[in-house]
Amino acid sequence: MATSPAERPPRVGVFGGTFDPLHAAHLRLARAFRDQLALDEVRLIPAGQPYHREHAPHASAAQRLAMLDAALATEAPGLVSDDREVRRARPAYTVDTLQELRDELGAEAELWFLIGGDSLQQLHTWQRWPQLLRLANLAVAIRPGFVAADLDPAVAALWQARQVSDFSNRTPSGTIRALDLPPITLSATAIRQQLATGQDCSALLPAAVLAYIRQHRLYR
Ligand SMILES: Nc1ncnc2c1ncn2[C@@H]1O[C@H](COP(=O)(O)OP(=O)(O)OP(=O)(O)O)[C@@H](O)[C@H]1O
Ligand SMILES: O=C(O)c1ccc[n+]([C@@H]2O[C@H](COP(=O)([O-])O)[C@@H](O)[C@H]2O)c1
Repeated sequence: MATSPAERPPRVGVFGGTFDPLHAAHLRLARAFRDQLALDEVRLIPAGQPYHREHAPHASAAQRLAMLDAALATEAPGLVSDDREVRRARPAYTVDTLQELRDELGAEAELWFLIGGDSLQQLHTWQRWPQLLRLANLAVAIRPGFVAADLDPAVAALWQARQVSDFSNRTPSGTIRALDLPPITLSATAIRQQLATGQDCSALLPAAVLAYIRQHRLYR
């Protein structure tokens, strides 16, 4: 765990994803998350069993974690992988992950969970979702196609009520903030399709991830 100045509680970001594979937009989001919220650390957490997806991931959980670790090996400080959901022999519920982190870090720690706008549109379907904002703050990366008016009414009410503009008054949980980042069109689905048809994805993937994909002959 990165150290925080002794006079204040730690500020920890959590970025969960299937990461099949981790791509350039994920890294850009993670860096913006770290920098805009002045976090001590961002933990990237691959979902071991992403129960919510229509299709199982193409790469195994171990391979997705290995690609993440390879990419982070050359990253700037503050981005680390966390394998707790890969080790968990049951579906990856974010509420369980945030509860574990809250127990480990203590009630005073500032905890942030980062999600894309497409995930926010589905938030009302997540396991015990109303607990999420009791455990953490939410940072949202607006994705092309995001329309706030299309949110589920209960999520829309939170989106309205919990966004705060003054961040000098930082809290352990309960607020929502949109990252200030132009929407990025990139998706892992598009990258898998391009890899399967032999297209050049070197601009879309960290070099270490592309090398791993080639070595292990993934997404063919
Ligand atoms: N280009 C993007 N802009 C904003 N958020 C994104 C972007 N790509 C991924 N995310 C967010 O990152 C998290 C993890 O994403 P995930 O690993 O599912 O990648 P993905 O590109 O959406 O993959 P797939 O196409 O396989 O669904 C999710 O909350 C998702 O909304
Ligand atoms: O907890 C849930 O019920 C839940 C439902 C859907 C998605 N999530 C989490 O949201 C994150 C992004 O999911 P995905 O499918 O876009 O990679 C990842 O950490 C998932 O575990 C969590």
